[in-house]
Amino acid sequence: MKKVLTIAGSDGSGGAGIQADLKTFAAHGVFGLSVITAVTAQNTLGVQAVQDIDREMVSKQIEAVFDDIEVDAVKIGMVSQTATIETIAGALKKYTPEHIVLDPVMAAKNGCHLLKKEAETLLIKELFPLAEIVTPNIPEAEAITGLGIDNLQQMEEAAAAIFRLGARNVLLKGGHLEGNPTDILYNGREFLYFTQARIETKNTHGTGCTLSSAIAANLALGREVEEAITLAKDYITVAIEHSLPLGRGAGPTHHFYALYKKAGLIP
Ligand SMILES: Nc1ncnc2c1ncn2[C@@H]1O[C@H](COP(=O)(O)OP(=O)(O)OP(=O)(O)O)[C@@H](O)[C@H]1O
Ligand SMILES: Cc1ncc(CO)c(N)n1
Repeated sequence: MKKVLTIAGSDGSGGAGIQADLKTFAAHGVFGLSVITAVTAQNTLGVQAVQDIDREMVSKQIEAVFDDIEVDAVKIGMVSQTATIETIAGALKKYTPEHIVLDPVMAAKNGCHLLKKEAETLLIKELFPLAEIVTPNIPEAEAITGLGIDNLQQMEEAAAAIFRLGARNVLLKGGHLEGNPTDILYNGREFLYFTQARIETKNTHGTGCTLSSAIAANLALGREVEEAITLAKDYITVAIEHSLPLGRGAGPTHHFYALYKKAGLIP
């Protein structure tokens, strides 16, 4: 069985972060491992509080996993602060996993910062060059490049600018623009478009976490970058289509719809 590690923050409401990542891994038939960088007090309405895990504990968690288990792919989500980024970068340079997917998480949907402002530059400098794919959303790409993004042309320009910062593949997610969401992959040679009909729902909590984890799972399973993204998009689309109206805000997506349906657990 393939093993995939998520290095990310905990979302106790189960829609994003570590919880979304582990569900995504389980749904892909890969074994999920986790290293927790921060604990958030969070629900469908937003993030109420964040407590970082200190760098020694992040370091020990990573060592405990890699010193004992062969990891096929790593997904990095919320990294919170400079000390955590330095620790993760050092460890990944030491253990050199074959696949690294970096979701450069900066803020939650209610605007709460999940990455300290002073840590943004370090995230780019230390982690982008280690990543096989980075998956920014529109606000993250704007923060990273300083460019305004309102259309597909500007998305292409931003993806190319992020590629020049050292990532080997940039998947710029278009969920935040109006119309049918288009994600653009830039690999240094060409721009590839992944477009889906927009699903009308407010329950999109954790879509970015889920997409990057699904890409990591598919890379671990031996798929090439483009195919891994195509399959991950199919997965997130079904998960959004069957998302759950939990809580009073943006509810979570459904990770196991296809599996439950097949098992007869859903009529
Ligand atoms: N309403 C929607 N219908 C279909 N696909 C969507 C919808 N919203 C987002 N997506 C897709 O989901 C994926 C995640 O995109 P999005 O831009 O929402 O990421 P994100 O902002 O990082 O998510 P989050 O911060 O909630 O984890 C992308 O592939 C995007 O195209
Ligand atoms: C822990 C965590 N990671 C990432 C996100 C971004 O969706 C979130 N809301 N919470």
